[in-house]
Amino acid sequence: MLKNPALKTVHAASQRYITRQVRSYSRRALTTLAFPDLRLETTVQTTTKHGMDVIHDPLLSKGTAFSIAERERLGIRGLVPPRTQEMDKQLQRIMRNLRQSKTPLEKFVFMTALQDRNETLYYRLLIDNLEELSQIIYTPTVGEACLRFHSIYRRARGMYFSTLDRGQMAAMIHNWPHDQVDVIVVTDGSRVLGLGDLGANGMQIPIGKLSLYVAGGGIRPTSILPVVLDVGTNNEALLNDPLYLGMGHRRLEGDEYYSFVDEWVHAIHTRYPHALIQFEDFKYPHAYNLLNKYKEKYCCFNDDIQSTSAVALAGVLASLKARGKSIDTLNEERIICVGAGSAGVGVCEGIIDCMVEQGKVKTREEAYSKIWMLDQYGLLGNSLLQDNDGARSAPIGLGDRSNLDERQLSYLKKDMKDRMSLEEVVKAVKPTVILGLSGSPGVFTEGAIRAMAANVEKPCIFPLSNPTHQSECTAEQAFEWTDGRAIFASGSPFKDVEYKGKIRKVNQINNAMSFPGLGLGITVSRASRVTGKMFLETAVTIASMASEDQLKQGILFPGVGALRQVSKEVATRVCEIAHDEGLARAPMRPGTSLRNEIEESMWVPEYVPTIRIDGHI
Ligand SMILES: O=C([O-])CC(=O)C(=O)O
Ligand SMILES: [Mg+2]
Repeated sequence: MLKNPALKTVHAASQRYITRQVRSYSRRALTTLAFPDLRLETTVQTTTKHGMDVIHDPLLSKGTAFSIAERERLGIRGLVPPRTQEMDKQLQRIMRNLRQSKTPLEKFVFMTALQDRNETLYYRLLIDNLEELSQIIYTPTVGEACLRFHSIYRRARGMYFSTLDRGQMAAMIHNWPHDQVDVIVVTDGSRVLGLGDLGANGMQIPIGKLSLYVAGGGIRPTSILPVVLDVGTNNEALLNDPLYLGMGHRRLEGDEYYSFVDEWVHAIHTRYPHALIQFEDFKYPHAYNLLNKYKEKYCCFNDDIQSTSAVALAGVLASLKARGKSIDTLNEERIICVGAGSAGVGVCEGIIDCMVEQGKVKTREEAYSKIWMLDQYGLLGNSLLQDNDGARSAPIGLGDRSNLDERQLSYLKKDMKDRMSLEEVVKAVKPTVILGLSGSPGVFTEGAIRAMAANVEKPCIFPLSNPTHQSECTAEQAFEWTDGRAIFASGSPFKDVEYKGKIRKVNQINNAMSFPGLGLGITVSRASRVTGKMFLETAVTIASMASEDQLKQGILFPGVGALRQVSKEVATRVCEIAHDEGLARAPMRPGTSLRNEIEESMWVPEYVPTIRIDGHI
C-alpha cells in the first residue's frame, strides 16, 4: 500500500476517508525525529513528490505555512521564507491584496492565480467570504471572464475534447491525473449564461461551478473535472480573433454533433463509471436532446433545465408562504414565463410537475393552462388569430412558429393571439408571478410591471437571466414600478434597495443554491441516476429554509452565504430519495444518521501534515 503513489492512495479512498490516519504508520516511524508534528490520531496527506514539485502543486502547497518538520521531510528547507505563517495570517494578507484589485475581472484573475498556487487556501478564503467572492469566481464576473478567456488565460485547468480528438477520447481521458472523480461539469459553450455562443471560452463556467461544488457542497477538489467539448463556434468575433484558443471552425451539427458527444460520454463512463455528469450551458434543443438521451443510462442532469427549475420552483413555493398561502396552492397561481429556451422550458416543466404532484390539477393539460410562455416574438399563441398590424408581428421569415417543438407547443394558448407583447399578456392574464429566462435585458418593461402591480398585492418578479446586465429588469425598477410591493428575485446578485425610506429585500434564485447539495447527495449515496423526484424535493427543501420573520421581509430563502447549510439539507434529502428509489450504491453506515454522514463527508479546507512516501517508512 505504501508503495502506491501517495495521491493515488488518497484519491482512491472513499469520499469519507479523505486522508489516511497516522495510525496506519508504524509506531517506530512516528517516534523518529522526522514526525514531531504528528500524534497518533492526526490526519495526514501523503505524497511521493519532493522539493519544488511540492511547492508548485496547488493540491499540496501550503505556501508559507509548511512547518519546519515538513520542510525537512519534503526537501523544501530554504525554498520558502523562513517564518512559518499560519493560515489565518495568509488569509489576512490575501484578502488585503484582493481588495486592492480595482475591477471585478482583476479580482477574478487574482483568485484564479491563488487557486493555481494553493487550493486549500483558495477554498478557505472562498468559504469564509462566499457571498462576496462567489460574485467574482461565479456569476456575474465569470461571464466577463468567459468573454475574455483567451486573453486572461494563464495556466491549464480542466480538459478539452475537440474535433481533433475524435476517435481518441477513451485514451485521452486517462491523461487526467486523478483516479477518483465524483463530479464532472461539461459545456459545449453554445449558450454561456445569457451571453450566447462563446465556444471554448466557456471553460470558466465548469471551473466556476465546480469551485462552488467544493466550497458549497464539500466535494473534494481532487474529485472534480471541468470539461469543454470544443465542437467549434459560430461566434464570428471569436472565429476571426487570432488569439482565440478554441477550434477555428463552425459548430458541428446534427449527427456529427451527437456522435461527438456520444464518444465523450462513453469515454468518461469507462474511466469514471460512478461520476455525476452535469451538462451546462448547452443551447436549446441540444440541451434537451442530450438529457433525454442519457438521463436513464447514466448518472447525469442538465443544470440549466433541472437545477434552475428546482430553485425557481423553490422561489415560487417560498413566495406562496411569503404571501400567506400554503405551498400546495401552486395551481392557483397565474405565471408568465418570458423565455422559451432550455432554462424557460425547464423551469416551467418543474412547476408543472409540482402542480401535478400536489394533485390539485386533474390533468397535465390543466397545469399547462396556468403558464403563459413568451419567446423573443411574444406570446406563444394562436397564429390564426395573429394580429397583422405590422408593428407587432415579426418580419416575414422570422418568428415562424413551425419550428416550435412539442415541449414548447404544450404552452401554446389557442384562445389568444400569437405574439402578443408582454404588456398585453399581463393585462389579459393578471399574473401573480413573472419569470424571466430570456437573456434579453429590459424585457420586463415599466408598462408590463405596472400593469401587473395594478392587479396583485405582492407581485412576484423574478428576472432570472445571467449575468447581471442580462437581467430582464433591475431590482430598483421592480420596486419602483410596484410601489415597493414586489417580491423580487434575480438570477444574478442585486443589492437590497431603499425605496421610500424602507429597505426592500432582494433574493437570488440561482441554480448554485441547488447543484452543490444535489452533487453531494449523489456522491455520498453513490446514486446511479438523478431523478425528477430529487429535483422536486430539492425545491421543497430550499423553500422550507426561510424563517417566518424572513418571509415577512420578502426573503425567500438564505442567500449564497449560507450555501453549505443549504447543501447539507438538500444532500440529506437527495440521499434519502436515492435510498428510497433503490438507486443508492453506497451502503448506509450502521448507527449513523444520514445527516451526520453527509456532514462528515464534506471536505473542509485545512492544512494537514504532509508526509513524503518513498517506500522506506
Ligand atoms: O451560471 C449561472 O449563474 C446560472 C446558470 O446556470 C446560467 O445562467 O446558465
Ligand atoms: Mg448555466
